[in-house]
Amino acid sequence: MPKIVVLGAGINGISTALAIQESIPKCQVIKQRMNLSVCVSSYPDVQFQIFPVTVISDRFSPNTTSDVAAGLIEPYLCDDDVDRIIKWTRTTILRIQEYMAGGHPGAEEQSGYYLSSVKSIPKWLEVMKNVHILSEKEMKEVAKRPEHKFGFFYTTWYLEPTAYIKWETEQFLKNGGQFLQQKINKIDDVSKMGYDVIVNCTGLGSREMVGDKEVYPTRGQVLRVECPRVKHFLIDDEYYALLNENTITLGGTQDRNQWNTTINPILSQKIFEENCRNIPSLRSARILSAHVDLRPTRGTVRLEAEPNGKVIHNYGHGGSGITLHWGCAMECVNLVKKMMLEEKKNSKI
Ligand SMILES: Cc1cc2nc3c(=O)[nH]c(=O)nc-3n(C[C@H](O)[C@H](O)[C@H](O)COP(=O)(O)OP(=O)(O)OC[C@H]3O[C@@H](n4cnc5c(N)ncnc54)[C@H](O)[C@@H]3O)c2cc1C
Ligand SMILES: NC(=O)C[C@@H](N)C(=O)O
Repeated sequence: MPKIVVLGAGINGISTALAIQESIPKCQVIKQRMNLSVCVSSYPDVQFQIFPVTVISDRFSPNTTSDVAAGLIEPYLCDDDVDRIIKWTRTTILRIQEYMAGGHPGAEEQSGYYLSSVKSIPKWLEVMKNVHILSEKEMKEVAKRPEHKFGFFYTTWYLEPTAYIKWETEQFLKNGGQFLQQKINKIDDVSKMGYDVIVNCTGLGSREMVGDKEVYPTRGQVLRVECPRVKHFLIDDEYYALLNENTITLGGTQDRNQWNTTINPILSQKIFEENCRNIPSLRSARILSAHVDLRPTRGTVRLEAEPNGKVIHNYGHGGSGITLHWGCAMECVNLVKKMMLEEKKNSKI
């Protein structure tokens, strides 16, 4: 039975670990016991076996970058190939709809406005619902600033990371998954622990752990506020007010190569004021908390298996880790299956 380990317990680590458990055949090729060379799932008396997956991480939810995320399903600060992004986003949306169908907390559709100074229709809009490009007359009604020249209305989703990761963690443990709290200094240290497949989902941590200087931080500061009157999200070129289950996340900072995670109170005030300018009803909001974290930004998401090795990478999702998570997790599963097949072929030689 191959031993699989996933490094990292943010949304990408937990989702990838669960996807491996759920997607690799829930049985084992048991040649030595039943002298068979096919999966024995059709033999009712055989005990189903789920691959033992371990997650190693130094921090767990609610103390990961994923937990700070607003949970908006929309590509952002991710310069990857747009068709790959759309493919992953579509898979994530199907997963969210399944999760919502189960009545689980922290996920729902949300509708609102994207107002911009430039006339451009992002390709990812094709995965959204109820898309309506605003007419000049409609723009005049919704614009709150002279730079709001162009915009559209659409429906997307929110997926609150902390609630979702909690649910995923419960499934993972039910499947026999294990957790280990440990900081990994170098990924080679894990190779010596006897794992057959290592999946790296350490986000910004890969900069040191793998030595990948292409992944860098983009600092983001947000406020969580309570304002039940606000029923639509509003995103413009700089600021955003995004709906969550019972709160609204106000944001919009993106400072590249900034490592400082201390909350800047002046910036919090500016985020609040600028969002009140976009949505005046926010004036009555109750400010609950402020948060800062570092988006693991990279030219492209690194989602690949190291050649002739046992390491698979899944990190560098920028401002889109929630949006892309299940699409990337399922692509990782295919890489794990391929690696295990190659391993089996080699072991026969
Ligand atoms: C303010 C803000 C708002 C955001 N809003 C959204 C949004 O609305 N929608 C969206 O899609 N995305 C959003 N994002 C981006 C999203 O949060 C990230 O893309 C996502 O969290 C990345 O997930 P991850 O699991 O790859 O990394 P992380 O959540 O950073 O998890 C990495 C894990 O690896 C572990 N780790 C790291 N290094 C080591 C090591 N050496 N040894 C052991 N463990 C290690 C960490 O402890 C952690 O558990 C936002 C980000 C910020 C900062
Ligand atoms: N507008 C957004 O999508 C914001 C969010 N993805 C962030 O990284 O801040």
